[in-house]
Amino acid sequence: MSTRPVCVLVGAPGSGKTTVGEELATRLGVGFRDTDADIEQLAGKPIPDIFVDEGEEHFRTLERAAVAAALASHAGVLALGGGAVLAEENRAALIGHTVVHLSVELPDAVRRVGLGAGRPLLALNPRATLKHLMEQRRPLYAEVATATVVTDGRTPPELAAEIAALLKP
Ligand SMILES: Nc1ncnc2c1ncn2[C@@H]1O[C@H](COP(=O)(O)OP(=O)(O)O)[C@@H](O)[C@H]1O
Ligand SMILES: O=C(O)C1=C[C@@H](OP(=O)(O)O)[C@@H](O)[C@H](O)C1
Ligand SMILES: [Mg+2]
Repeated sequence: MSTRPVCVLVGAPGSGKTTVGEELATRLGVGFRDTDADIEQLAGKPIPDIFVDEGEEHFRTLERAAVAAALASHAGVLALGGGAVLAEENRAALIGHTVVHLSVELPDAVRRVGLGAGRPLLALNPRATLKHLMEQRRPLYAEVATATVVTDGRTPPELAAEIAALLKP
């Protein structure tokens, strides 16, 4: 029997995939998984260290493998990294899944990620980099999403409740 996540969360860094995902999983009484945590466990080091030691391309290779493995084996809530949608392979793998795009505009995203700690792509200039990433990725999040939830000005518990209602058959 095949297993699939009840919900996959995509969105920009700071959209709340990890935070809202944990909240949603608790609310639904299911497990939570985050491909970033899977990658760190497999690599045996934090994401910033992977970027420094092996580079972004290597991180993306690990990410493609982590996304495929989690989609095939995790039955709960799954959060992806913000850049997972860049790979055509990942976008194709998401077809047929329940994919919720947590949308966020620049002011809230910037406030939430602060100086970008733990997010190597944002290490230099968080606001300008986020602006660019969000413009580049907006169509990709829209392409894979089966639903979009606006997160600006809303709390993680409110968002988890809204997504739980969306998931009801
Ligand atoms: N809806 C929200 N309102 C306010 N702060 C939030 C919200 N969602 C997440 N945060 C905070 O923003 C930061 C980034 O959240 P995180 O879940 O790591 O985002 P992502 O996984 O999408 O990058 C965390 O400090 C988190 O507590
Ligand atoms: O946007 C990106 O390319 C990335 C986002 C991060 O995840 P979050 O979106 O959970 O911050 C993490 O996967 C890595 O730092 C790269
Ligand atoms: Mg995250």
